[in-house]
Amino acid sequence: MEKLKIEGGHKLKGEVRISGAKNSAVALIPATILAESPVTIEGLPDISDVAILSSLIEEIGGSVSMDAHELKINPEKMISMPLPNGKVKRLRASYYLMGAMLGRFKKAVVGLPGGCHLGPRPIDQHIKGFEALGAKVTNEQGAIYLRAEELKGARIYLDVVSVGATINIMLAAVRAKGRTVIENAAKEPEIIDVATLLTSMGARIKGAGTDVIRIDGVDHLSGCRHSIIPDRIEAGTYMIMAASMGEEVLIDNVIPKHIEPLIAKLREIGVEVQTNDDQVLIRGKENLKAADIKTLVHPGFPTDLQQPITALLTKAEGTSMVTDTIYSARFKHIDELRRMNASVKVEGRSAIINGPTELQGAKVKASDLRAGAALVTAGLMAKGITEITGLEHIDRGYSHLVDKLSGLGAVIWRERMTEQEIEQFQNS
Ligand SMILES: CC(=O)N[C@H]1[C@@H](OP(=O)(O)OP(=O)(O)OC[C@H]2O[C@@H](n3ccc(=O)[nH]c3=O)[C@H](O)[C@@H]2O)O[C@H](CO)[C@@H](O)[C@@H]1O
Ligand SMILES: C=C(OP(=O)(O)O)C(=O)O
Repeated sequence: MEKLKIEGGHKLKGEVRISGAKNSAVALIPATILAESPVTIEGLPDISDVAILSSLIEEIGGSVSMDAHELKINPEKMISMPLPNGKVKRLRASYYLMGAMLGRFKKAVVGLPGGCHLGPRPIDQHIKGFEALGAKVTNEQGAIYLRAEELKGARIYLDVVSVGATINIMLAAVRAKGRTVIENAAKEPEIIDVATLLTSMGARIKGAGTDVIRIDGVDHLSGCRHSIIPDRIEAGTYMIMAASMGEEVLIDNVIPKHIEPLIAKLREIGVEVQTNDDQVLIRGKENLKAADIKTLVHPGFPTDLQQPITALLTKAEGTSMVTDTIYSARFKHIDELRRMNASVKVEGRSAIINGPTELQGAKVKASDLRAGAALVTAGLMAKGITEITGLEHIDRGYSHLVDKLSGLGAVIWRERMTEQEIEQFQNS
């Protein structure tokens, strides 16, 4: 096991290239199950979620080869192998195996997913969608069993705007008979990316990226080549880090339209942000102003950037309030920020931050992926050394974090944990 160490106070300068989007990658890989010939996906991020999903694809009989950042999956010999336990529990997006296997084989057994613990994360809307398409769905000892004689298109209204449910229903519906209409669908760019791949495979989908998606089922889907979109959350994280310690940082391979709410908020707090077609330039400023932020469904401010921006706001003058309307308990980073001398408290679904405070390096633990990003941001700003454990969370979503930050001038490195540290970590 390793820990991350950061010597704070070093200015960031230079250029960083953003990887392919985690939340697309984790849906694109299961989507290949639906094709009956090889699919190549370009630009996948080098993260553990991609590695785990690729090995799950192998477990069900797919062949996977990775060449540079190109993943080639041959789905011809796949079978609907039950996956009730094991690796499916290590990430959230294993739930996409349900929709994809149901679409292709009309049956699937998949354990309830893992992923970040951010409060309750039910999958009732996914199940409602599968049932509307004609599947019988049961939960047996923590695994979801799905079976259908045949899938039939249906009109499905999502009670909650859900990224996962929208994509999962799309995966099953592309192979249903007739038309499916998903109403109150989520509108994230990753949904458009998955629809683009499915369309290249031969699916008929209209309206992805709006709140009504129409899908006309087809009998066969076939292989294709697809290039993934850049990760707007990774880009946003580097923008926040650059705002916290940057002189001039150019973030390359970004779609600025995908991160407009962050750009607006950074400008509001006093950061200079310039954009062109696929780059964002951030010029950090010493005197930042407090701001209120509310996370909302897309195109509102993304919940996945709530934790990193909370760390940045410790540097802003005045009182900021960050409210998460998507998750009820996405505040595990706050106690750790307090260890680093931040003046933050949680009231209900809001974090109230009083700044500016000078952060101090400390030993802290990443409880989830974006809590990790928040602690790295804080570590870059803090006086002295910050030591972060819980790297398995950070590795789920940040490709080559140490190399990318070192390239910008940060002093950051990974170190092996001692036996005693591992024991303390496991008991904490
Ligand atoms: C792999 C992936 O893409 N993860 C992203 C995805 O997660 P995920 O797809 O799991 O998140 P959802 O959009 O489904 O969840 C949004 C909200 O709806 C609730 N809900 C969801 C489904 C359901 O059946 N019932 C229900 O009540 C959830 O508890 C949550 O409060 O979108 C989240 C919200 O932008 C992001 O934080 C995650 O990074
Ligand atoms: C919550 C996240 O991921 P997941 O849904 O995969 O747990 C995230 O990417 O911030």
